[in-house]
Amino acid sequence: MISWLYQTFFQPRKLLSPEEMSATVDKVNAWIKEKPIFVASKTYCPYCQATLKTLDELKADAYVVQLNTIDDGSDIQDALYEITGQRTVPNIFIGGKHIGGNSDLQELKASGKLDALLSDL
Ligand SMILES: N[C@@H](CCC(=O)N[C@@H](CS)C(=O)NCC(=O)O)C(=O)O
Repeated sequence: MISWLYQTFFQPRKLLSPEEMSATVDKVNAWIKEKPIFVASKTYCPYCQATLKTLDELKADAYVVQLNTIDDGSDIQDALYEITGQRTVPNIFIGGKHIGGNSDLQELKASGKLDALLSDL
């Protein structure tokens, strides 16, 4: 139990070498470029759930990476910070353009600009 608690909450993360970090940034940039809609998410995050619900309602097919379910999720989050200056999730890209987080997506929806962005895909 003590060992599980330590490994889950306190085990220090292995930091990436500059080369590994650069490879992760390249991987994330490829998703941004190649996926019409890319969302970095976490399964327990209510803002992420709101974003995915909105995209689903608009029948917008997103490539979703759930960072908390994969081994390199923290590295991808670091790469996203390097690329966008944003560390929080959801981190949303549409048509290669950085949208921001859920509040940014909801503002775009409310202003009618989200439909235009999606129809350009
Ligand atoms: N205003 C942001 C709030 C996003 C936010 O606070 N997300 C939390 C998760 S629910 C987060 O990223 N926390 C830092 C982390 O998980 O590393 C939005 O609308 O997207």
